Amino acid sequence: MPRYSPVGGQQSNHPYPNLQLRQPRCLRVQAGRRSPGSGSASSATAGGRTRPEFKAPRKSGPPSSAPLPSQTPNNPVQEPVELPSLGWMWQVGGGSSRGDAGGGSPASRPMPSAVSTVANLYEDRIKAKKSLGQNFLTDDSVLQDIVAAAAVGPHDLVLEVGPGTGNLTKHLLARGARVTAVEKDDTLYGRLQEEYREVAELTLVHGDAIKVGLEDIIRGMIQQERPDLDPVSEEDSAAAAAGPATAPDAPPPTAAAAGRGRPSGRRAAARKVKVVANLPYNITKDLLLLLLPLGDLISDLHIMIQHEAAVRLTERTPGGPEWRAANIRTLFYCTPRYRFRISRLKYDPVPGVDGALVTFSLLPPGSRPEVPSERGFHTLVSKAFSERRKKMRNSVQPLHTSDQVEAALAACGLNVDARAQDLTLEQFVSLSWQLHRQQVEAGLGLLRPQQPEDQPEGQPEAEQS
Ligand SMILES: C[S@@+](CC[C@H](N)C(=O)[O-])C[C@H]1O[C@@H](n2cnc3c(N)ncnc32)[C@H](O)[C@@H]1O
Repeated sequence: MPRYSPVGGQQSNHPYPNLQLRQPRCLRVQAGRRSPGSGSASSATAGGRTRPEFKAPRKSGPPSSAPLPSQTPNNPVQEPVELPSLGWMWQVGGGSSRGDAGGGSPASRPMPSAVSTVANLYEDRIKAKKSLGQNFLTDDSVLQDIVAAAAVGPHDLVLEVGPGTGNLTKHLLARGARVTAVEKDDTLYGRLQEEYREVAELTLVHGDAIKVGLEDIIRGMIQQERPDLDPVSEEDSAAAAAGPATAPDAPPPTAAAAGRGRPSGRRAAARKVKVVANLPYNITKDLLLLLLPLGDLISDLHIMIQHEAAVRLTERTPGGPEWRAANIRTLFYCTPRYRFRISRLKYDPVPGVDGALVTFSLLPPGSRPEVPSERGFHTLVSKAFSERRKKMRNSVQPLHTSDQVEAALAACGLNVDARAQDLTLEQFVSLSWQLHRQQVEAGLGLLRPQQPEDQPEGQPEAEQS
């Protein structure tokens, strides 16, 4: 199979008019073989690198706030978009690129197209693995739209999960971001490591994103980047996560009180990471469970997920069959937004469903709704939705009795026959406080010293033990 190069008219209207295929220097890494330097399951490979050999992006395109060629559920027609000229030159193995932003030194090479990178993979007899959700994006204009929607800019810290071919990675780098990318696949990791070994702006991590310790990796990214700033202290983080101290039966605090204990705005803002990823669909749920609570470290997530799942997850109104525990959990931690639809034809191999880009703007811990216990709140919500057709007073048993739930719903001004799908996030929060209050009152009743009026009638005091 000839190597695919859009040069020569194989792909019209390509965003990189001067595009040439990078010279072949592909590794033939056998699946399962560890590539050099990847001794452990989570080895970062930044160490020992020379300084960057690639050029800063030339800022000649429209600002990142340029209108998106969005294709939303309500706007299925793709609008034409003016594509920015990246001017980023591929410099693997070349001479110094400093001060030569796209001028074309003999050693520099234009960015390879997404489609040629995927084609080269196949030419090297590397098959996409279904088990790892390997459906590679092959359209550079879509990749550009993604990094524009994520508003990635120079010096941003970006975590990418599943770089695979590196096609999204190179667009992130082209915007001047510092990227840490976690790849599970041995073969693709090996190729990336080889191809980007002189790009200091990219740190590759080999491992399973769910198990590799993403929170520590993100903390490391922030600390490495801003050694001039004090690290967020454990106390700051704990205070922010816990929110203001309240008595167990106290009512939810006011917004002003809820703000106490947050890390200072400047420090928090200066230290956050963006997550941008074309995720394998089978890890979306676990990854969101891991990352959504990290609003003290992450500003926003921009991830590609199945179109149908994206529509469900960005729903804001209760009442329908699509309203689930995941909606309450998502809204608890962030503001989700459906950005645009991505045709399945933009991926290779072509999956059975379209994709969509969703942005999750994370709330810092101090801005989340105040609840008696975060874990208890999510347990209540999961239980309530576990049997959707049941009324809440039945579905949350044995956490709470039906009498308790009825009383709590009534105290919140809600229908005592309500089902989980009828409640908003705010109503779940109120309900959790009412149930908590009941438990505290019941607990106080148990601990109260026995009073004479508690004694059964006609029983002599001496028989009490
Ligand atoms: C849908 S492909 C995306 C590839 C590339 N970023 C793109 O946009 O074309 C998903 C990538 O995630 C990798 N992957 C799958 N499961 C993973 C996991 N648990 N942790 C890290 N990477 C994983 C796959 O090997 C693959 O490279």
